[in-house]
Amino acid sequence: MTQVTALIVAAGSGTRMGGETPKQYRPLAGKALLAHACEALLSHPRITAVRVVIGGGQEELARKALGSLDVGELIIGGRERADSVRAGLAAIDDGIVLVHDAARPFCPPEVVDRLLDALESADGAVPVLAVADTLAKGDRELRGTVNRNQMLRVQTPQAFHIEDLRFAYDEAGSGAPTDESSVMQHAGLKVVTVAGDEDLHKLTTARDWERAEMMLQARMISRSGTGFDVHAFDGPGPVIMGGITIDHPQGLAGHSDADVVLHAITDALLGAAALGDIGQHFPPSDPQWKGAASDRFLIHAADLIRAKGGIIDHVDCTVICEAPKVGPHRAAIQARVAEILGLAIERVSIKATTTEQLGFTGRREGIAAQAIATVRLPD
Ligand SMILES: Nc1ccn([C@@H]2O[C@H](COP(=O)(O)OP(=O)(O)OP(=O)(O)O)[C@@H](O)[C@H]2O)c(=O)n1
Ligand SMILES: C[C@](O)(CO)[C@H](O)COP(=O)(O)O
Repeated sequence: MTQVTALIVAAGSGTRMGGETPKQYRPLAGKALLAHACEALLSHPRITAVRVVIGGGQEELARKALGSLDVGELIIGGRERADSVRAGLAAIDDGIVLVHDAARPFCPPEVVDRLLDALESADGAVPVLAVADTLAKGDRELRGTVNRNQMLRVQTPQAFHIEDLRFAYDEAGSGAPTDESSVMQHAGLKVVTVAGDEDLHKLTTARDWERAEMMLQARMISRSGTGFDVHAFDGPGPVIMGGITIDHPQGLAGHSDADVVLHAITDALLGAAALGDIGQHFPPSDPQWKGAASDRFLIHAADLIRAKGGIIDHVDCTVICEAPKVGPHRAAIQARVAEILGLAIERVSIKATTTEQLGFTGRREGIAAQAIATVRLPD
């Protein structure tokens, strides 16, 4: 079987995007841009290996961005994109190469299929799109239009037989072509086109980034989770509820700080993302959680959701007890929960009820809380 290597070039500086960290290492909906690009190609059944070219000194950023993705040893690129591609070509095995920009996070699998099929009868194949706007020459003043029917937008991945592309780069000398299809044509090799895809859009400016985020959000699905918790009164107060301290003659018993509100909301969030329950993440048998402030449990659940590229839309919690009265503390609890979750205050609801002196809460033996959380997660 022919080896098909996807070579992802990620050694650029992202100047047009701006920001301190180069764009390829920045999280787009919870996952680094580079990881999006790698995952799209790693999951393709016809691609046998994915390798990544990074800038010198970017190993730590790259490793963090890639996590456990299997991309072999990182390759160090150069000043121009062409230098990075050359470095990559020198490091990979013979066969077919798909040179791809890390700045293009979404690669539909059909594009890869079209490229590999086309390569059976050509030296190279590239995805292209038609130009929809009028094309003109000029700067502050127009100096004539160009026939847009003869123009194409060239995207990546671009597919080649590795030995052809190595030969073409040798022929190209020291110039800095903007893509491989130009290098191949310069060397007299035949490059054919296949249909590209708008999803392959390169994220070059901050506006491109915003659009990509909006596109991902539009593809998310809404999920809800519920949580329920009870702690018994035992010993002297105060009571910790929703991350605040409430004066009360009795306190609640528990391995941690016994905060029923934060525990119920934590479980609701974990439930919405099907991530198990609070006891799995923070076992009561583990001494490190003894007396722990429960905000760390909630922060952990929120971090897990955001690491999946999720968005927390809303949480709603009902406290069930005769006393202490929740009303006077409602606003403070709401503000604290919103602060812990990094949400606007109107996305957090805190309610309370009694059970009309019935049952264990009615007998003032303990406090219960139930919560619901609504999140959006990538489909
Ligand atoms: N010396 C370089 C320059 C660019 N690239 C990569 O080539 C792709 C396309 O380049 P572009 O999106 O324009 O990225 P940057 O060069 O990073 O952006 P800018 O030109 O705005 O600095 C990117 O994945 C980029 O990381 C590279 O590997 N090595
Ligand atoms: C390779 C490329 O993405 C094809 O469209 C493009 O040429 C990269 O150009 P840039 O100048 O590095 O943005």
